[in-house]
Amino acid sequence: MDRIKLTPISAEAFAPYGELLTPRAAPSRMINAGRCERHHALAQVQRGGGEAIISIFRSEAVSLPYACTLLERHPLGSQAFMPLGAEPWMSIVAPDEGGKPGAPLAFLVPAGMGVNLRAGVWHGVLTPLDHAADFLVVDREGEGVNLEEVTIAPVTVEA
Ligand SMILES: NC(=O)N[C@@H](O)C(=O)O
Ligand code: NI
Repeated sequence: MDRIKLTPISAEAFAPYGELLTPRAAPSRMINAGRCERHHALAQVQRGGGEAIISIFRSEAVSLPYACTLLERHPLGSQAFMPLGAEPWMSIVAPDEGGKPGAPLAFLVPAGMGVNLRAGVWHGVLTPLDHAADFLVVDREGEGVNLEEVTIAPVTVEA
């Protein structure tokens, strides 16, 4: 069974898969009479002719070591996850290799940070760590099949 390490996420390491949803070093602009920083357009919603929708995922947790056996992708739209609580969580992604997922990577996402997965990016399902958690999710609703799932040989994520 393949084993991979949970590694701290960075914008650079995650760039092939999507964007980090976290304030930038400096705001794009100040709004509301200077009382509010706008960190503008951290990511774009890809909706492939459908509608962008906002949901809440109330997810059970997983613990390490975690055996990932399923990867999925949404070919028609992006999917953004923003934690509503204050716990770190895990995002598993994988490169595409000829229409199938390659070797997964497991990223530790710090508390209060979200990610946007670009359309077509292979990923594991939502994985809060050790404690159930709520996430705001922005993704796509509309015509067409927007969920492709692949069962993989177990890849165990270790601390
Ligand atoms: N299927 C679903 O809505 N959730 C997954 O897309 C996921 O990424 O968690
Ligand atoms: Ni998904």
